[in-house]
Amino acid sequence: MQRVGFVGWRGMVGSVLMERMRAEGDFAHITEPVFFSTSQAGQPGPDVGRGAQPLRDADSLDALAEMDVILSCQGGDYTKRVHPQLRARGWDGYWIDAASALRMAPESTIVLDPVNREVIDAALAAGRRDFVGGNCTVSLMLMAIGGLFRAGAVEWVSAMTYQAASGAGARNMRELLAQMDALHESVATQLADPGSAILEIDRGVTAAMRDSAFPTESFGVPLAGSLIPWIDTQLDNGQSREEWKGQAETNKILGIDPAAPLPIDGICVRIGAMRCHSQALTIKLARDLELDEIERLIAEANPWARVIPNERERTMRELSPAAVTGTLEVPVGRLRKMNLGSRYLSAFTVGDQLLWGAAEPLRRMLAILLARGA
Ligand SMILES: NC(=O)C1=CN([C@@H]2O[C@H](COP(=O)(O)OP(=O)(O)OC[C@H]3O[C@@H](n4cnc5c(N)ncnc54)[C@H](OP(=O)(O)O)[C@@H]3O)[C@@H](O)[C@H]2O)C=CC1
Ligand SMILES: N[C@@H](CC(=O)OP(=O)(O)O)C(=O)O
Repeated sequence: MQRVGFVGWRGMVGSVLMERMRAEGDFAHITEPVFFSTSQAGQPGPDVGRGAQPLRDADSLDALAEMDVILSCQGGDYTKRVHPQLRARGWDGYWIDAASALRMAPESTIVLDPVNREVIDAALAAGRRDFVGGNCTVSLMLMAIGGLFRAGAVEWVSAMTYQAASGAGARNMRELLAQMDALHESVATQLADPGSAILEIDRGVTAAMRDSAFPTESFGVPLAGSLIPWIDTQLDNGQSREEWKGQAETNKILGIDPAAPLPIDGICVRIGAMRCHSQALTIKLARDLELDEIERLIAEANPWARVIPNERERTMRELSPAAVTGTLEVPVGRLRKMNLGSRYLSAFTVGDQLLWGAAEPLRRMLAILLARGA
């Protein structure tokens, strides 16, 4: 029992997962961890306390079928290629996945246990075998204001996002820094001279950004010094796919009847942060709650949501990607009733999209399986 196969463990999301599993001592609870690779089979795998074993071939169905649990951070193409074949040959192990490919499949469950442990437990009791991490913005929004949903206090949400480069992948993080470097380089001489004219510097930066030599292979357009108000593919209804996920995945995570969904919509925007997604939320409350009660519901929902008082100094210091990156904390601030009416609440939240947005829900799902003997 408990042979756990890891696929995609050396990628960006997979590396964060490995770090967290090591930090929490999770490998001690796995009888036999087995590491796979699509490109490095036979080479030494990581040593997680039992010596390094050779990597197995992640495209070998025979090798994969020996596992009780497979955890994949390899991406949607891999999932679409391998998962149906494994199931078709009768493999009935647990499949835990970071990719979006299986999320909305009727037989899979989106996992975010601090928010939907009951949904996960019901799925396990019903014999479900596919467990998928949610979209990063959705998971982070629910970690932030899950307490309001749980209390039935939400009529609808508009989420305007400020998403980090990491959501687009490791190459994009590098490109953001290369763009920053190119911008600085273009005006380095003028910057070194405190007497130089700022509008001259601005003209230089704009020219560099629009130059065909500006590094845009991954994003397609400048991000540093700019932003990109479109994430993921284009849908016929005018939404981006990232925006579509907001309502679709939130409702599935919360186990809401798809025939009467809780409306969620907004605009998803890529900005020049490294790995923290931020969101400005407008929440229509289902009933007129006092701010104290709202703050209590948010803070008590889970150990990671933290209310930041709506004060300038604390907001600037504690409610930013710079403050949150690399931590599991999900601060929620700018809480106030809006001019729109007493049932309209504003909120701003920040979270590390590689932790709660990707690796942590998977790590915890694996821990749930291991605790019940997989
Ligand atoms: N980026 C994100 O924010 C999120 C991503 N996801 C999902 O996770 C999937 C994986 O994303 P991400 O981790 O960013 O993907 P990466 O591109 O970082 O890694 C994917 C795979 O690429 C291979 N690879 C090739 N060269 C290298 C290298 N130099 N270093 C490390 N790995 C290398 C590895 O597989 P091998 O060993 O087989 O060669 C690795 O597992 C995504 O496709 C998406 O479905 C989900 C939520 C958020
Ligand atoms: N699309 C997200 C990252 C991501 O991988 O999302 P998903 O797991 O839903 O494909 C972003 O760009 O920030």
